[in-house]
Amino acid sequence: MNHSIDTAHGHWDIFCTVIDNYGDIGVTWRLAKQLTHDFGIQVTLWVDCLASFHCILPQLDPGALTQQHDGVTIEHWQTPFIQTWQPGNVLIEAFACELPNEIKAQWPALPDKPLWINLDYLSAEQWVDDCHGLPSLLPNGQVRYFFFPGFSAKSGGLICEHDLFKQQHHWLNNATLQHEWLHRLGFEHLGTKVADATYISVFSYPSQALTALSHLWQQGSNPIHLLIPFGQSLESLKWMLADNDTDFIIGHSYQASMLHVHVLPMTIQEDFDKLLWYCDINIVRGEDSFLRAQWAKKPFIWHIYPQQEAAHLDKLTAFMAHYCQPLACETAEIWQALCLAFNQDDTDASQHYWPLLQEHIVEMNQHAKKWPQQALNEGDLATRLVNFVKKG
Ligand SMILES: Cc1cn([C@H]2C[C@H](O)[C@@H](COP(=O)(O)OP(=O)(O)O[C@H]3O[C@@H](C)[C@H](O)[C@@H](O)[C@H]3O)O2)c(=O)[nH]c1=O
Repeated sequence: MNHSIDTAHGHWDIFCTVIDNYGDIGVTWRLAKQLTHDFGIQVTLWVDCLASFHCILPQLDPGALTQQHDGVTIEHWQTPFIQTWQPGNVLIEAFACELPNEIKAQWPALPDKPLWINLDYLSAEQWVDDCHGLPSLLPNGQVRYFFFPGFSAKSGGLICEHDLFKQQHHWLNNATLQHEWLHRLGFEHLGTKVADATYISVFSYPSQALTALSHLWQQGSNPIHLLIPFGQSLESLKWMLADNDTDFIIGHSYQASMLHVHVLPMTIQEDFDKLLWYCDINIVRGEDSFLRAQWAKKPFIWHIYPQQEAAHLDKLTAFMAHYCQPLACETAEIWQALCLAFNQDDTDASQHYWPLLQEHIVEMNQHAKKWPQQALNEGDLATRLVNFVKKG
């Protein structure tokens, strides 16, 4: 169902600069698609780096100035700004990116100014509740609002498409769709899962903890299959390569005793979701894959994006405390200790807590199944954003 709002006077613009990796464009692209699909809004996504975008949207033309995908207009944002910008209802600057000077110069004279929103990073920390929705008055009298994604009723909520769980249920119960997905990845033979094996997706930053865990898995009594989109995680598994191999190759599988590594291509976001749905446990990172792992309803480890002065550990601790509320104390302690060990590259603790977590995996699974409903209780981010605009 489309939750239409009045778009008669224009459209929404989202501006995104890519700091690194895929999270900045990943979040804004996902939001742009949802505003278009679930709310019927015309969205233009301005992005400064089409090369990163191309990795998660292979059909994107990295050389095109303007193009359309999934109903969203995508503009290659260049400096100096060479396109013509038509003011719409709403302008979102993602993650405090600086708007083009040319737009800032036009702004004071605009008769109908768009609602100017800064979409910030996701955090479960308490302070988000006090800052979400606040206006900030700029020296020239312009007003900008801060929109903070978060897990509480007072925050901006979490991005989640309205039909996601319906689609997930449909896919998990449809062998043909699963086969087609594996075919697209070039791994049809994974269609029949090995009994007693554990399937783990890995999309982390380079990590000594991952290296330590891989040694543990190699020596285990049951097979472990790692499904790894080509990228940084593989740097931590180089010990598996034969002397004459210089790098992992997409489409190839590697084995060391009980450990199997399958190197996947990067895919569109919709197919990345399926990887998380398919696996038993997911190791994810950043912001967007972290959230998608929660929507996959499976146990996961979060390799959080490292920040200066270890600020990311406060963010990690705040989320873990929130996520663990319904869990038994012992289960919660083990999961938190494992996540912390992974993020601190504590190799001994990672090897210690992994097997302990497996003893509590049934409870972790039960919790993971219920979690999305609890986390989305007060509405998803796009719904809260649209309501915020309606009130504004
Ligand atoms: C592996 C894979 C990922 N993706 C998508 C899923 C996500 O939208 C995106 C990855 O984004 P993330 O999980 O957020 O991790 P990330 O590490 O890529 O991104 C970031 O993290 C942020 C916190 C930082 O601010 C950013 O600067 C950036 O580093 O890539 C695909 O679409 N296909 C794939 O095959």
